[in-house]
Amino acid sequence: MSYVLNDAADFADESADGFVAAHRDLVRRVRGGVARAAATPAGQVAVVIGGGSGHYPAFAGLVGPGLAHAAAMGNVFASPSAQQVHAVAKAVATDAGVLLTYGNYAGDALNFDQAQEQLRAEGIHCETVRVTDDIFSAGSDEREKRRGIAGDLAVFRVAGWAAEQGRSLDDVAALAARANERTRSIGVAFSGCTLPGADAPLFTVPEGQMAVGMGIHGEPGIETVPLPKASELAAMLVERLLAERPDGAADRVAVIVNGLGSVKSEELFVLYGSIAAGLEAAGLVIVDPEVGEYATSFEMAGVSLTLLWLDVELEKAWRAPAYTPAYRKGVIEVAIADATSEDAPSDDETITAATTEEAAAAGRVAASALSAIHAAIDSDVDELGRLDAVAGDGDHGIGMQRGVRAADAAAAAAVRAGAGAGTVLTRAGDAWADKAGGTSGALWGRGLRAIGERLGNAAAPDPRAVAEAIAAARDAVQAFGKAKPGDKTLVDALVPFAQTLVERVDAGVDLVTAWKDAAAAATTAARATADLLPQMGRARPHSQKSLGTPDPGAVSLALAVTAVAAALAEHDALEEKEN
Ligand SMILES: Nc1ncnc2c1ncn2[C@@H]1O[C@H](COP(=O)(O)OP(=O)(O)OP(=O)(O)O)[C@@H](O)[C@H]1O
Repeated sequence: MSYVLNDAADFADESADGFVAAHRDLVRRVRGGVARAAATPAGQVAVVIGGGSGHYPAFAGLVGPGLAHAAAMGNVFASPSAQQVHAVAKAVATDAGVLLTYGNYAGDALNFDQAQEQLRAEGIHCETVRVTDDIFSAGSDEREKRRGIAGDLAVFRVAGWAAEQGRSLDDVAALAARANERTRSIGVAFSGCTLPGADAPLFTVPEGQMAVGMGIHGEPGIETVPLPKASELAAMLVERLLAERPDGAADRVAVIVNGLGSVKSEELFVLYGSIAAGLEAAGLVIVDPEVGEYATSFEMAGVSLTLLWLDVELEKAWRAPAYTPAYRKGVIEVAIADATSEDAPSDDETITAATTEEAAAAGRVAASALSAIHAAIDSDVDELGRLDAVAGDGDHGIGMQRGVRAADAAAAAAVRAGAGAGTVLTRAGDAWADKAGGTSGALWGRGLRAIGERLGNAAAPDPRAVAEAIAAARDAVQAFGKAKPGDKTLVDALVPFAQTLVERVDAGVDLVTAWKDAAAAATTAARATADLLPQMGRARPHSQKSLGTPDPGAVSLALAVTAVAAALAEHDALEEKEN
């Protein structure tokens, strides 16, 4: 658990700020993450890494010469938002382009892909290499589905080196992909971890047991066995990895023994001694081994072993010097940056006020709906986290809270500028996606933006326009996330919500009643997701575990629309009183 904490929702940001304050000579804060203090040299590909917070030194600690140019930093265990990735990439991009490279998780893929699309649309060359080193997260016939763990370091090192050689974007991407092809990891866990501010661990491992293949967010492994001796553990790790030796691999390997958070360096060295003996007995030559913490999971007790099967070029990259806050090797010349070089660009465009009082009043109603959602999420944030912890990564409450807080603030600012509903909602959607990150953050951002774009700012929308805007949000969310009803996602609540709203409005019912009925349908549907098996997102591999528990995203959506029903009713009652 975390002993040093202010507000859990601010933990990731405060930690990033402190990190930058401690390493001002090497890194600067940019919107969405951190970048090298020095600008990317002209003509050099920028390597942008990233992922959720809670895995230090992944990812910010790996920014610097010989490694990444910048890291997009999401909230605790949540991917950065597309806006974050985009902003971070823009801060370091040159004409040579940007390589996005990160561990393969659903939320990260969704958000990094969206950022890539946007960067390309702006004329910035951009390629992606997802790290898929965790051999227990999917079979060898589905390697593209595997997750990324400590093998991140191997791939990032190779990408960073290739970029600094002045290679083209295609070459940097090809070499990073080759490194990923030849990187394999296996992890074991002895205990779980507790997210900052949570009152219970996100996951646990029974006392005296070891979970083989457990992921860094508690994703279940392949088996739980009694805790072995270090030498037996080393033998098991070596044996499993050697069984996946890539075709045509030579005998030289880079080795990473990674501690997950609370395994001491001395323990890691005990393990490494046996691992090295095992690898050498198998005829391998170990090149520049790394023993320490490279991808952690708060106080999780666990270790992983990574092998990067080297060829001549990969070995050059692996042995090259590097100098980052958390990873230093060889000798490298680093220009000490000006301690004041901050770079936090503001993207505040001017808000245009609505043209009529009626339209501005609709903007205020939209903002009050967001305030109502904010209050509802605030009061259920722990419960949403608990639901998500059953089969996901426990961050759904925090993620929703960060998103809705930002959305509420953006909506209030738009209202102060006299904006109509369209502007209020698109601004709120962008702020939500930006601050929440994660899968649901991106989806809520898309959904709110779709509503805002559909409603526009022209006049007070009638019930039919509202129902059509909600249907547009449903379509946008489904088009983006690709989930269908029955996949156990928020779509299971959104679809009946939109459908009931359209039907009730078509039947001539007033908006407040129609919305209330639609919210009731969403609530029933969200509860019914308890009987479903998840098909999308982080919860997918936990299918069976989540039976009996409703989908957190569906529950939060139902909560949100129910809160809006109450706000609309209150607004109507007030208006009647005034008239
Ligand atoms: N493809 C999808 N389409 C629609 N909803 C989805 C999809 N994937 C996940 N979700 C919803 O997102 C919810 C989880 O949101 P959350 O923000 O906690 O993301 P996550 O899966 O933990 O990923 P990450 O932590 O990387 O962002 C799920 O309960 C589900 O309702």
